[in-house]
Amino acid sequence: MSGTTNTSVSSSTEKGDGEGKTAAILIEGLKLTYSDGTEAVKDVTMEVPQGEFFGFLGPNGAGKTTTIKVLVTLLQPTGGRVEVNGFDVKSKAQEVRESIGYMPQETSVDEELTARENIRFACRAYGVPRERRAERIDELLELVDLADVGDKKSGGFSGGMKKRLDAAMALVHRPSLVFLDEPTTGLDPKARNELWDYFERINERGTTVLLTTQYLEEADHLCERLAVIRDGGIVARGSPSKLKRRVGVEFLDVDVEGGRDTAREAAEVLRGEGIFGGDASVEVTDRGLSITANDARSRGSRLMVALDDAGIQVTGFDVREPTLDDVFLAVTDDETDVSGGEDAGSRQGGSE
Ligand SMILES: Nc1ncnc2c1ncn2[C@@H]1O[C@H](COP(=O)(O)OP(=O)(O)OP(=O)(O)O)[C@@H](O)[C@H]1O
Repeated sequence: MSGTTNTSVSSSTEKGDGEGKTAAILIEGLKLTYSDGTEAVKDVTMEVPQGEFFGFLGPNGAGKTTTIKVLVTLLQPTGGRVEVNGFDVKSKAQEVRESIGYMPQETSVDEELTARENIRFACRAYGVPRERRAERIDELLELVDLADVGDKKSGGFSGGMKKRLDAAMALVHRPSLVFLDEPTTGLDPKARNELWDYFERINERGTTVLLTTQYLEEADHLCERLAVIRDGGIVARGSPSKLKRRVGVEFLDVDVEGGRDTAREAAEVLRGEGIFGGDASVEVTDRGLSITANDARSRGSRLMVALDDAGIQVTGFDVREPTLDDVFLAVTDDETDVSGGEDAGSRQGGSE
């Protein structure tokens, strides 16, 4: 099947969501093999509770968009079970579509139309009753800060404004769950921040959000929990802080007076004193040392004393905890496995 965006939904979803305990997304052993034999999704199992802001991360080609296309019923799974808002994606595709919003990677804004007309068009496509449309359009224009330019042609909008309009169009029928597929790619930091505010607002209103992104800072900022996909399978999952802890190391940069020669001497001192364990890596840089160790922070004062005793002057000292970039590098690097333990491959629980 092609990647056409299917927004042709026939009736409105004016759901009072949140009732009941149905998971927003339930995926068990999902497989998706394209007709040319590409196994884009080999085995994905995950659950997203209602109301959560959930991040779905992975390198290019990992299977994120394919998984989303199954969830929004643009592709039929070739194996496994998938339910969205309690509806099976195969047998209840129409019900699934009526209960979700989808903001695809490519824009669906019609540049010949004004912002208001674009949203009105989406209202028609999603079957929002005629008498509710005017109010809904005003409310959405306000929400995405486009009220001032509502009657201007969208062809003249910036990339960020178009994305905000796209997001508004995905929400006209007040879906309880929205899929945002790399919504901020290519935007400048200011436009990205504005969209973040907007996504946070819709999540605060009770909407479940599934976001794919290549910006780990974005996932760290917005998402309560994450799943990382690689080669069609989930390789790590948990809250951003839990995943960062799982990388298990801290990074310590020490600047010394005297450049590389002194830095080499400093590395010898640390080795001689046995300050860091065998798993630590101590690299000499132009400015000093770059140390990766489980307990870099707690060894900091011993390090300072040892270098001072050796007559080496420390001019800078910085401890950095792992970022999601470190997590991402670790889980997408074949050599490293941070996915171990109960969280890898199993369905997510509700905590952390
Ligand atoms: N229509 C298709 N037919 C055959 N193979 C496809 C098709 N669409 C995607 N693929 C392949 O399926 C795999 C997963 O692609 P997918 O687009 O789901 O990854 P992704 O994680 O979303 O990547 P990106 O971040 O680049 O969008 C890739 O190997 C891709 O080349």
